[in-house]
Amino acid sequence: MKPPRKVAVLGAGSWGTTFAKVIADAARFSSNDDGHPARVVVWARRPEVATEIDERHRNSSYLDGIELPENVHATADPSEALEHADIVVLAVPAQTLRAQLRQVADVLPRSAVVVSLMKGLERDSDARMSEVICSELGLDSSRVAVVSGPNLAMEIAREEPTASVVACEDEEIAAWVAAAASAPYFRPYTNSDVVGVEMGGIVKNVIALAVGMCDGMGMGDNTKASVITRGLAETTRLASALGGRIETMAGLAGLGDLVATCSSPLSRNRTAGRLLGEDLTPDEVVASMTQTAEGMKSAHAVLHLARRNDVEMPITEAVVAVLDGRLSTTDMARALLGRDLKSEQDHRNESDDE
Ligand SMILES: NC(=O)c1ccc[n+]([C@@H]2O[C@H](COP(=O)([O-])OP(=O)(O)OC[C@H]3O[C@@H](n4cnc5c(N)ncnc54)[C@H](O)[C@@H]3O)[C@@H](O)[C@H]2O)c1
Ligand SMILES: O=P(O)(O)OC[C@H](O)CO
Repeated sequence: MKPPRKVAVLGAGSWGTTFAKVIADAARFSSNDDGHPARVVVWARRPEVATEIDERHRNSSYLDGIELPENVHATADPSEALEHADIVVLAVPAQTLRAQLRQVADVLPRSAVVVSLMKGLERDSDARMSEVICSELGLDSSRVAVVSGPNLAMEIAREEPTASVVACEDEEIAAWVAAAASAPYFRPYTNSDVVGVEMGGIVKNVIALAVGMCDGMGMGDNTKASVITRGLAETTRLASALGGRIETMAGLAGLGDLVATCSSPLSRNRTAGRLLGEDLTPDEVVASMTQTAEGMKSAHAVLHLARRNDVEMPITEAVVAVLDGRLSTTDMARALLGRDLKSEQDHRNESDDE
């Protein structure tokens, strides 16, 4: 497949803008049919953000100090961004995606491949973002790809070497999107396990909230490594119950993203958890953050999905209890450590014992 001629990115936050930079940098090394690098057009909700990106090649609200390539353009008009796009990248907060798609469905080119950058689960439906995209746009799942991995936007915007995963049921499409996003500092691997890749990115945000709480309460590395490792175990249980592959959880979109998010002060989810651990209420935490911490919104849906599938997720359960005000962060350790003992080799739920 030839490189894309035009890529539209809907969402000019930190990851949407950074991914636009990745695609634009990648395009400078591969020309399309016309012999020109792909045109990358970002749709920004706020006109002043679109103007700043388009005219000054900056997005100072989200990526302070980063210069964007000349072939990144921006508009506040979604039709202009989407017109003739071969690839449409979606990078808006997960809970707003469905409404956003309803507004643009008529102008989104039917032949485009749609790529989700989002790491959230829709509340009420428990739907993954790729499922929301397929149902709202009436697309076959083979036309939808997901990008996920240890991808803190600011590090990538600073061109620090990073790997990622492009997942799509159609392996040719995954390879095409990966080639379009392959920049000197960004190396995407392909994977056909969309469920596993997507679930890894969703649940790590909830586990990062828990690790952040440990930080906020002044706990050390033993505690955090214990939460990360058992967090991976419960992520793996849920992903495999939904049809994801266990090996995916040992890869970039599983372990890789979990480690990056739980250890980085750049992570919004870990930061939100830290503030909860410092005794702020969930409302105070949300009010103090200007960017999206998806775990705060998705945790309930993750737990709901786990219960519907008979999967035990004790860390997620404790995080949801803290978010609901039913459990204090100081009581969280007692609640988790007081559970019945079990074998680490037992990958079933505790209640499965016959
Ligand atoms: N930032 C990262 O490092 C990173 C990395 C990987 C994945 N992600 C995921 O990408 C998604 C987007 O994250 P982000 O970091 O770019 O978020 P962000 O908070 O930086 O930006 C969100 C963007 O969406 C826009 N927006 C907000 N509400 C909206 C609405 N109601 N309708 C339409 N647009 C709206 C905002 O104006 C902003 O442009 C999230 O699911 C996140 O988990 C983020
Ligand atoms: O800042 P966070 O917590 O949303 O994490 C960003 C990315 O998902 C890390 O891969």
